[in-house]
Amino acid sequence: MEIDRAVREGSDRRLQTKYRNAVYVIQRAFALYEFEQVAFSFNGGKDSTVLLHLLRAGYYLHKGKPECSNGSLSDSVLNCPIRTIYFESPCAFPEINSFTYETATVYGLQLETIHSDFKSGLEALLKEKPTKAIFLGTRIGDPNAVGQEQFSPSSIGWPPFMRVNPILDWSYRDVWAFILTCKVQYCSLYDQGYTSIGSIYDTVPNALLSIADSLNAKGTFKPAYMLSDGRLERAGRTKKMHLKCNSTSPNNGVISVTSSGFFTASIVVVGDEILFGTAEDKLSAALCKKLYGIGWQVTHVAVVQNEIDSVAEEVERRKLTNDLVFLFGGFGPMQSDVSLAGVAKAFGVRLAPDEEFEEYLRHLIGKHCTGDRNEMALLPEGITELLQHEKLPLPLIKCQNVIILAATNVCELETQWDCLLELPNIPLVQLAPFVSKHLSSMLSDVEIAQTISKLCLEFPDVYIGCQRKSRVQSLISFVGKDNTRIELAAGRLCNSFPEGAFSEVNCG
Ligand SMILES: Cc1cc2nc3c(=O)[nH]c(=O)nc-3n(C[C@H](O)[C@H](O)[C@H](O)COP(=O)(O)O)c2cc1C
Ligand SMILES: Nc1ncnc2c1ncn2[C@@H]1O[C@H](COP(=O)(O)OP(=O)(O)OP(=O)(O)O)[C@@H](O)[C@H]1O
Ligand SMILES: [Mg+2]
Repeated sequence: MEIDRAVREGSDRRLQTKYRNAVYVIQRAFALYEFEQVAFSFNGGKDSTVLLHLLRAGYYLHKGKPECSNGSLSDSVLNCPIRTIYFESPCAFPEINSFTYETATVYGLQLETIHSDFKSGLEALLKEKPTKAIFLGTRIGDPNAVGQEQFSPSSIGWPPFMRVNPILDWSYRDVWAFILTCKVQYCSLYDQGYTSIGSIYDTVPNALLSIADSLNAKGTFKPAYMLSDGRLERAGRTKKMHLKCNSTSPNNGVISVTSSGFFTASIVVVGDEILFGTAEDKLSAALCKKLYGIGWQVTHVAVVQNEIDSVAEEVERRKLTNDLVFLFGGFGPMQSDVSLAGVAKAFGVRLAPDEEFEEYLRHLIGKHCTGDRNEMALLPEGITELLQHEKLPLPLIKCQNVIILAATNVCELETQWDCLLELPNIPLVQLAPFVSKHLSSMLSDVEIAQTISKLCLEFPDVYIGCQRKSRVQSLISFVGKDNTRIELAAGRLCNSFPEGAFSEVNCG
């Protein structure tokens, strides 16, 4: 059987292990369920293409190896006549549609096309024909893979069947290693820079594969297998005209500039030492300045203990109310380094080994990296993206809208910040900058309090705050995005008191 032979005769030991495990899962499924009661969910995508050929190999191994009288393998064995469901949609790329139909014909799949959404389509299917298990090309890292195992019952609210995920633990690299080693056909879109395919409305070629050559016509892309960081496979699946952030952000995953023109961030610092008073938190102050500099508003800075629940509670709260959450500290090999576990808990996922990150670690710390058991390579499953930049020794970790900054001092923070600004897909958009005006006064806070309260009501778009610099000196700050409004508010304050009561100061 050509697939089995290509993998076994190849030199890729890692692929061989992945292949053996996937085929084992397939054979177990064929042993557990009647062949007529299992189905294959095929949509012409790369993952389901891999699964198709694994099913062919698994079926061949499951059935034994009968040969034709002339010694060659019979077609009925090389094909896997499995019931195959395809949810056809008018939003699908025509290339995906035609590849699905052609492939089904070439490999003798029993194709059943469904024209409704997944859930109602499956409900109708199960009513019509008993279906106990469905093979899917879901992989860890897919948004819907969170919490799934190789055999996972369908979710509550879905019709009852077993989801069988033979390639759940395959990485992007494994998928392409298999396709290239076995030299199987795949949908032509992958040669045009598409790395993960959704609908025509939400998928574009992956910008990371763009050939930025002045001689080249615009819009030329390298093939999908050239993408070096598989974590960015979904980078082409952004909503057009929007910056996609995450599925749990308050605005349903899409960051849009709010009416006041603000994006908000909060900062969570993990550090017992700061709470003991033996160390000082300089990083959050520096980050506040950076965010302010690009027009973002920091709504909260919290210092929490090195404790999973403390981190989880804070992150859970902040990720819902902010566009981005930055986390410092508690990241490393020590027992007290619980930040990633806290983030995982906040999102309700577990920590799982991340091959890509492990490779970076191995490169960085060499023989001190203990391989599979290296706990630093455990990252929140299904929600993690590695933010790789040539100036960084290790990629930064992003879990949906939470970015973990591994900086230990302000200098490292500066570098990481510059890298973040250069990376694609980080919604750190430069907004209209803040403008501010500061007035110093010898009037007491009691004397100015009432006027300032009135101004706050009159100028809700301007932040007006009073800081006591000493018993006899107050500093009144006006911060906002519209200089005219700031000048108006400051002028209104000055006019409410005798001339010379306020003088402008520069607060850098
Ligand atoms: C055969 C099949 C079974 C599915 N079963 C479930 C399920 O049990 N629970 C669930 O939440 N989603 C289920 N889904 C939906 C997928 O999780 C996911 O939303 C879908 O594959 C779209 O993925 P995409 O958003 O990456 O394109 C199923 C989809 C298919 C095709
Ligand atoms: N329209 C569909 N019809 C049938 N199965 C589908 C459909 N969409 C998704 N699936 C199933 O869900 C799996 C995961 O979908 P996903 O889009 O992540 O992978 P893919 O389409 O195979 O590859 P890619 O990530 O490159 O798009 C598919 O492999 C397939 O088993
Ligand atoms: Mg797809």
